[in-house]
Amino acid sequence: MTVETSDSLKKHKKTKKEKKAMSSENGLPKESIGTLEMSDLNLHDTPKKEKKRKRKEADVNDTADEPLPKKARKDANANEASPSEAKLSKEERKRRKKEAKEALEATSSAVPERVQSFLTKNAITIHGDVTPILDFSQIDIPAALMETLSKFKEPTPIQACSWPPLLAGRDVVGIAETGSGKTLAFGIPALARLAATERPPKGQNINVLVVAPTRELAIQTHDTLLAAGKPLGITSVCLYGGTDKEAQKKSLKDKKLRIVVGTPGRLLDLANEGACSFEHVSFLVLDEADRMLDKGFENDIRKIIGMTAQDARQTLMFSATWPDSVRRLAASFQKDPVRITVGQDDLTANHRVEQVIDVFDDPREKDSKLLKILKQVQKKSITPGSDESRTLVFVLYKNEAPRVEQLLRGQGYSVCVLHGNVSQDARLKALNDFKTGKVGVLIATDVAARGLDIPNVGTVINYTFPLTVEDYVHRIGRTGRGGREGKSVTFFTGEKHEKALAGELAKVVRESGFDAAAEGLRQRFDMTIKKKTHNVYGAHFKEIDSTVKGTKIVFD
Ligand SMILES: Nc1ncnc2c1ncn2[C@@H]1O[C@H](COP(=O)(O)OP(=O)(O)OP(=O)(O)O)[C@@H](O)[C@H]1O
Repeated sequence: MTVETSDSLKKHKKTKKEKKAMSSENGLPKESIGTLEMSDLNLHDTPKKEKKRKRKEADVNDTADEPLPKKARKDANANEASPSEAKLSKEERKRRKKEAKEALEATSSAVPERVQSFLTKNAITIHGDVTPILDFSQIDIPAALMETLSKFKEPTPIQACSWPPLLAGRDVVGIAETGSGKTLAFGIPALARLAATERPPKGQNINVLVVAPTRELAIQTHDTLLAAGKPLGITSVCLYGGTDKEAQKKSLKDKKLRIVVGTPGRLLDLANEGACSFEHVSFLVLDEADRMLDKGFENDIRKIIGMTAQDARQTLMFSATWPDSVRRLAASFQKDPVRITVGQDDLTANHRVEQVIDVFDDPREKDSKLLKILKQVQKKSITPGSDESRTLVFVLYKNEAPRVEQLLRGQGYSVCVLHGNVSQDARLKALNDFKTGKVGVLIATDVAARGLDIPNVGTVINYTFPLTVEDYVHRIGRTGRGGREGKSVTFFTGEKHEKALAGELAKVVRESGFDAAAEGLRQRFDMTIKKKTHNVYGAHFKEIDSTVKGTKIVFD
């Protein structure tokens, strides 16, 4: 089935009732058929500019892993796929073609009307030849993997649509809201493919590589894959910075190792030291792909991709946000990818997360407002191991965190902090204490904005607005996960970078159905949306019609 654009989806956008119905089943309202536009390839930064920008990024938004030593970076350029892979790839291509045919035949047994209504209900757009599966029984995976899925009722929309093409060997771009099960969307096919191919008896054989932007996300994804792969005898290793390399090098010697999950800096570092080789990687995942392809990581990602099997590689990109600026670059790493969008191609937030925007005339009032909100939503201490609600407070600057921490501790809250100035051990302890309910409040920079799946986060508070609206979408996506609901409160002062983001934020808030929350922004700020500047084509501007009101979704 090829679904390019669907008028029925457009019609579906309008009604409140329908939006509500969709939101109750992990679906996303509204459609948008994105087009591949000339994007910002970020290829023209001078080395000086690049250095300056990286320094700034490290100071402000510490999501990046540690930079590579100069020599290691130089060496990374030298990697090419070995000639033997070209020979292998022919057979591989043949096998994949056959599998694709079989997968299509298998899925075509689904009732077409049911499939069509599933696509419409969940506002799914697919560019490519895909028939989604509607039930776990429709995919052919080992019983041990079925066991992993047994705790869930049905596949989420992104899983339903991405499993058939991935199992058939296709490249995929998968865009779906935060907390919608993207990890297993790529994890299940990765493990199924490994289970179907025997590991050669000798040498290191890393066949699956997942690259993530932060250490904590890499660890989380590794834990998920390790648990699901264990009954199949498949091992995963996690490589990330800030910790001892020797232990990681040792773990790379495990005979059952077939999966590596890691952050770019440490992956390159260890590959350049010869501790691991990615030449057999034929299943490459860029998780949080837009972040991985933006200026901060682009060069490292190019080098990593250059080290993997070139012809025989399946390349996957998953995220909740997919800005124009990375689309062209992403396409350059993939072969005829299937693009699956659940919901809108435009920037969109999880509709089950309520959005409240507090606009401040005087930023000094933020502290008292934070305490007022916490009083309403957060108990000062919670019972470890319980499912009592927790609160995640995001700051932008690393040096803001200790101040906010002091403020909250002074009021008797059990608090922990997670940011780039904290040692890796302390970062992991903080996250673990928050996850297990030992503490009820986590104060974090954007290092915790993407991907982390923390149970029982009831409220996200943005104490300082992030540098991009994409980061805002990811931050508030730490609540309302796996079909649950959540709440976010965002402080907005209009200071520094914030003013220029007011229009884009108002648009996201409106399109999520919380338009009234954007009123304060509309009253005080210019609603012009400045598109990201293209190196060749300059900036594009788009006015939003502030007279068009959105509809508020009320959840049962
Ligand atoms: N089929 C399913 N049904 C219900 N819940 C699921 C299903 N698959 C995964 N989940 C659960 O949904 C939660 C969110 O999944 P996951 O962390 O993969 O989200 P994500 O889409 O990657 O989010 P983000 O964009 O924030 O990275 C997890 O707790 C996961 O166990």
